[in-house]
Amino acid sequence: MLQVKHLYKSYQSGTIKYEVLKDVSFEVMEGEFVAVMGPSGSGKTTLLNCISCFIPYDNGEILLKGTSLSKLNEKQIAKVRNEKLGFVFQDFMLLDGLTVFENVCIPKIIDEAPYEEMEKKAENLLKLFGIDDIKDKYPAEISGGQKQRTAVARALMNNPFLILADEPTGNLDSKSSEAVIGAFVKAQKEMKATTFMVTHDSFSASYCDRVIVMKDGKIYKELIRSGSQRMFMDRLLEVLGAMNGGDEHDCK
Ligand SMILES: Nc1ncnc2c1ncn2[C@@H]1O[C@H](COP(=O)(O)OP(=O)(O)OP(=O)(O)O)[C@@H](O)[C@H]1O
Repeated sequence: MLQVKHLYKSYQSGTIKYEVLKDVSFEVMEGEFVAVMGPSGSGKTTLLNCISCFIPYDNGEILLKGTSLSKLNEKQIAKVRNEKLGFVFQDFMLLDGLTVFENVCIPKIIDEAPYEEMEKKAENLLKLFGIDDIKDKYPAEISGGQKQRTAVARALMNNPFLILADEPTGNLDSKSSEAVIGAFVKAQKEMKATTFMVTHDSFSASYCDRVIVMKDGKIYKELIRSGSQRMFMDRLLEVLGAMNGGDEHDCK
């Protein structure tokens, strides 16, 4: 589904060049739920922004279902962003003047889809995520967790190849986080959605199939879930703790 091959990205500040991604390679399979973790400044958001086509990269290749993103022109990139990618941001990015239902419909409105098709799809998603009872409310009238579940529904509206989530539980309490992660898990199980999520939250990451841990712009480790969610969370905490202490265990 997603292939990242030998990706390099640097930022220039005056005459100084900061290398932020250094030869990053990995794949995300269809239907997988994958998290990226790592210390602040390790390059997680930069990686996500490259995959999102928000920023260019220096070298390497990103392929979405076999299509190289660097070969697309601006019009094609806009089409990929609306039809092939779904986005979930830390601060929800809902439109305040639209209801929950209308926010969920945005990708199909852009697509100029027929109203009946849009309504049916939106109703199904709202039901799936347990927010159909608030569909006529405005963002200011609902909780953070409900806002984020609305954003997940919106991201799925066009059946994207891939959902890209940047700290989706970063602004939420633990109960709301659980509901939002539950929405991603439901999307995976019932819609075979593929999700790539940046997070600092080991609890959220412990629901993923795989966690890529980054350090200093490189992949430090990849952990595949085995055992219970609780056991996986303990393993993640152990790896992150060891990394911060500079003591590299093989925790695979
Ligand atoms: N537009 C930019 N210009 C210059 N440097 C940048 C820019 N964006 C990010 N950086 C730098 O690149 C490095 C990686 O940043 P990035 O945001 O990708 O890390 P991160 O792992 O997502 O961090 P965090 O967990 O704090 O969000 C940091 O040192 C950051 O200061």
